[in-house]
This record gives sequence, structure tokens and C-alpha cells, in this order.
Amino acid sequence: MEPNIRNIAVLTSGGDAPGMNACIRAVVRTGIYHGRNMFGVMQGYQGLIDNNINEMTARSVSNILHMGGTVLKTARCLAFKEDAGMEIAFKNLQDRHIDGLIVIGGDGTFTGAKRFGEKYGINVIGIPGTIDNDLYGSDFTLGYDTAVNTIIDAIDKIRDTADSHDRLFFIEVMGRDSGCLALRTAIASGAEAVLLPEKETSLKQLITKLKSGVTTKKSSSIVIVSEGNKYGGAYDIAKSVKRKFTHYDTKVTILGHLQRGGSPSGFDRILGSRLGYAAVNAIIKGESMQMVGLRGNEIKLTSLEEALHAHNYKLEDDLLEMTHVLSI
Ligand SMILES: Nc1ncnc2c1ncn2[C@@H]1O[C@H](COP(=O)(O)OP(=O)(O)OP(=O)(O)O)[C@@H](O)[C@H]1O
Ligand SMILES: O=P(O)(O)OC[C@H]1O[C@](O)(CO)[C@@H](O)[C@@H]1O
Ligand SMILES: [Mg+2]
Repeated sequence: MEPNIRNIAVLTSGGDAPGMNACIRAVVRTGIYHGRNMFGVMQGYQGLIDNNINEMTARSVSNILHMGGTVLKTARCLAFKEDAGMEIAFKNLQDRHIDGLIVIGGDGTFTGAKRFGEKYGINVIGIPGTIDNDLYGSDFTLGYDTAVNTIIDAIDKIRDTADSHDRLFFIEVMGRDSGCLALRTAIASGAEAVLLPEKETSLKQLITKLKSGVTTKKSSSIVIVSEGNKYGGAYDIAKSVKRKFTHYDTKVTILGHLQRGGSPSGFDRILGSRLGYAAVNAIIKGESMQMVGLRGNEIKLTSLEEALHAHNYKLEDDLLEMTHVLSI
């Protein structure tokens, strides 16, 4: 028999990601369609602790589908990592008889959700929402596609000026521990090299690659540096390369937080809608401690535990090898 989950809360946590609003809309409307009471928690886990929780209607989520950011706001909440913070959060949910919690966020958010669900037995479903694409069990996380397109657009513009001036550009992209954005945008922008947190490329290898570009008469070169790269960020790498390789005038661009903003792509609007709809259907059926994700073209459940073991699996060796081959 299905458990009678009546009151469901939704929150967004960690870095915002384009498509979160489409997802919130889908969660709220699917819940209301099924006769549930729906609540929006402001500022991620911080709102659970501060009791910043509001009942939502179908109209609360009108005209947000196309918007970047998150109308529920988000936060990196240190207090939720402490037992005392979790306890207050649980009490606030209990007081409102909230028996289902849907969290939209990345690996940190899921780590918190898993601890919370295990400790208090509340039904929890995770929705992968992060530009980092660093969760196992979903080919893509919400916001990743938009961020990839935003980065490509920026690199295309840099390529114009790099080529006009015969310059070497080091472009730093986000992804604290994940090289997904860096690798995929390197392919899509035709970068000469890419430095990732997960795979080591020595300075020597990088310089050899850049020198071969000079030999084959490349007028400009672009190196994508993932922010989590072991040898440092784009400024550090540029400085080290400049000391040993003086052929090009060298410039650095840090793309920064513009990568997280903007109206979601069509793909992220559809993905957010599908994941939000599936999350509510799953929680109503009594599923808990699971993530809803896209695999192939199907929405599948993966345990939160498994979802957190993503490292390396999304950086297929052939893609790295391919960037090398295609940029000769
Ligand atoms: N071990 C933990 N226990 C409880 N809560 C946690 C834990 N780790 C993270 N959280 C909560 O999850 C929040 C979000 O985590 P984090 O800042 O790592 O972002 P994320 O969800 O990984 O998203 P993104 O990487 O896209 O920014 C943290 O601010 C904290 O409130
Ligand atoms: O916005 P903040 O808190 O500086 O966080 C930046 C981090 O968030 C992410 O953008 C993920 O949301 C990472 O790629 C990046 O390292
Ligand atoms: Mg994360």
C-alpha cells in the first residue's frame, strides 16, 4: 500500500543552476494536481532551520519557467552540517506535518539529504541540479547544458580576438572537483588543450602541445583550465607557461559566475520539468533516499548513495584523446 504523503516541501541548495525554476514549477504543480499540499523552502537548508517555509499554489510558480536562478533562493548552509541544525530543521518540518522533502542541488546537497533522511526517516527525493554535472545516475544534471552553451558563446568571442592578435588565451571555467564543463566545452570550442582536475597533464606536455601548434602554423591557441586543476587556476598556469614558452602574447580570462546565470536552454527546461514531475510521482509512491535522473531518454531512480559516486565516470578517456587529435 502506498504511504499517505500529504505535505511535500521543495528546496534548492548549493550553487544555482539554470532550469531550477522550471523544475520548481513542475514539482509544485504535479503535487497540487495530485491533491497534495506543497511548500517552498527559501534559501536551501538555511530556510529549513530559519523556518522560512511558505505554502505554494499553482499560481506561485507562474511565469518562472524561462528564468535563470531560483525563485526559492539558495544557500551554502554550514549550520545544516551540524546535528543541532538538522534537529531544528526536522522540528520545523514536523510542526507543519511535512512528510516529504524534495531537494534540488548537487553532491553537497545530496550528502546533506542522505544524512537527514537516514537520521529522521523523512521521505527524501533528490533532483540533480548543478552546472557541474558531477552526479552518477543522470547523464546530465540540470543547468549543465545551459552552462556549456554559455561557455561556448564566450569562448567563440575570445577566439575572434585571440585569432586577430595571434594570442594564446588561458580560459578558466567552473567545476570545483569536476572537469565535465571543461572537457565538453573544449571539444565544442576547438580548444588546443584542456586541463582537468581528474586527469593530470604536466606543464611539459602542455608546452609540447602548444609548440606543435606553432610548427603547424596555428595563429592562436586556446587552453581551457578547469578551476579545480591540480597545478592551479588559469593565472598560475599562464605564468608558468610564459616562463618557458614565449612564442605568443598570453592572456587570461576567468569566466566566473556568468557561467551559472541566464535563461535555461530548451534542454534544461524540458529536463527540469521531467525531473520535477518524476520526483513528485516517486515520493507519492513512497520512494525515498533516491535521485531521479535522466539515463538515455528515460527517467530512472538511483539511490542517493550511488549518485554520490560519480568521480571520473563522466570523463571518458576517448573524449580527452579526441580533443588532442582534433586540435592538431
Ligand atoms: N556533510 C553534509 N552534511 C549536511 N549537509 C551538507 C553536507 N554537505 C553539504 N551539505 C549541505 O548542502 C549544501 C550544498 O552543498 P554544496 O555547497 O557542496 O553545493 P552542491 O549541492 O554540491 O551544489 P554545487 O556544487 O552545484 O554548488 C551545503 O551548503 C550544506 O548546507
Ligand atoms: O558561487 P560560489 O559559492 O563561489 O561557488 C562556486 C562553485 O559553484 C559551482 O559553480 C557549482 O555550483 C562550482 O562549479 C564552483 O566551484
Ligand atoms: Mg557540488
